[in-house]
Amino acid sequence: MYIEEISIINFKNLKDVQVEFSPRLNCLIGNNGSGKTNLMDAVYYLSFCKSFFNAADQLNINHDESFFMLNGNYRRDDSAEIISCGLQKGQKKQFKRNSKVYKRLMEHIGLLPLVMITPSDNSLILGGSDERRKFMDGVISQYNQNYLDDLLKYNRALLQRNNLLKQFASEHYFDAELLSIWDDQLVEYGTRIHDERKKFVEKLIPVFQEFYSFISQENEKVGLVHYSALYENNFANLLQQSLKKDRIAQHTTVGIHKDDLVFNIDEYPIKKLGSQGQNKTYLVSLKLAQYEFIKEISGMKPILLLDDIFDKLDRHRVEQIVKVVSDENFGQIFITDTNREHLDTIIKKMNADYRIFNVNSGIIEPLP
Ligand SMILES: Nc1ncnc2c1ncn2[C@@H]1O[C@H](COP(=O)(O)OP(=O)(O)OP(=O)(O)O)[C@@H](O)[C@H]1O
Repeated sequence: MYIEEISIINFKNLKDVQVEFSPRLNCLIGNNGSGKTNLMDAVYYLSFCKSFFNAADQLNINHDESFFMLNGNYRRDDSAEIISCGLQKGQKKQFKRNSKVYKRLMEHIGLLPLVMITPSDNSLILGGSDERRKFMDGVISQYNQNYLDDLLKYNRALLQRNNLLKQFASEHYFDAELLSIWDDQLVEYGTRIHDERKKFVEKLIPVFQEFYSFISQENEKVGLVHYSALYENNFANLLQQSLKKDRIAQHTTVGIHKDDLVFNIDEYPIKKLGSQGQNKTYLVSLKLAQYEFIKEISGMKPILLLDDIFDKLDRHRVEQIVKVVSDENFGQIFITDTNREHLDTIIKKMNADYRIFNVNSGIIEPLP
């Protein structure tokens, strides 16, 4: 599966762009702030119906304009797919597959599998546990639509339960039966979500460790642990046990909304001790394991977006990563860099069909 061509109007600083891509390797070169990441984000948008960076959709519209449009021509299972998206200021976005508007955007997720590795993945290590839950949820919902549905329902029930706990406290009364309506829902959806996360992490760990050990040439050993109270007891019991605490706190203190992933390097938390290069190696290995996982489940080679991936890594680690992605296991790849030499080395090593594009102030031109 790959994107053959994209046209972009008014998406961030890309005002009028039309580019044909190589099915294998696409290199984007340009100075800082020229629009390389924005192009990748447009490709990301067409897979996920949202930007990797801007939670608020309107921020993706060029500052001087009132709408943006994206159109991507894809090859998938040997047939053509045309995916387009338009967003007008103050209105709901429209997402279309082969001219037919999606009723629910969720239906589109997973059609065009994609993995993006960017410097902002650092928040997975340095940020709060919500970042790591988002990582798990993002991957699982790419191949399991029921999961996303369960997650939405869980969050709705959680909000209702928390509102009720607040109401009980402010009005000085308590109704166990009323609360149990939300408990039952949390248990139903939460247990299913827990099982899916458990399966996902169990499969991810060995693949991730193999990538890390290959890229670092076995310099360090890494670990990854899924933390969830649901490993200790069933969810219904946990809610019962924490009821007193929840009433005092006026919110639900136990559940899959408290899950975390603990990242270790040589048995120490990477958050505290990892060097910048080790952190980067950890993140790249994690995302490559995600790639393998999605590839296996979807039966397609996802598009791989590598944004500024080689920064902070020594020459050996860069070489190892290039070796990994040159493999036939990988399909279409996009790489950004400010340095032409880096890209030339990669192109030489990969020995595959490629295109290079120069990006300058939002204008994208193929280079010979
Ligand atoms: N809504 C918007 N309207 C106009 N310009 C925008 C908008 N959002 C972002 N930009 C501009 O896009 C540019 C950033 O582009 P991008 O992140 O693609 O850079 P880059 O080429 O990847 O740079 P680097 O090498 O530093 O990573 C900035 O100049 C920013 O002002």
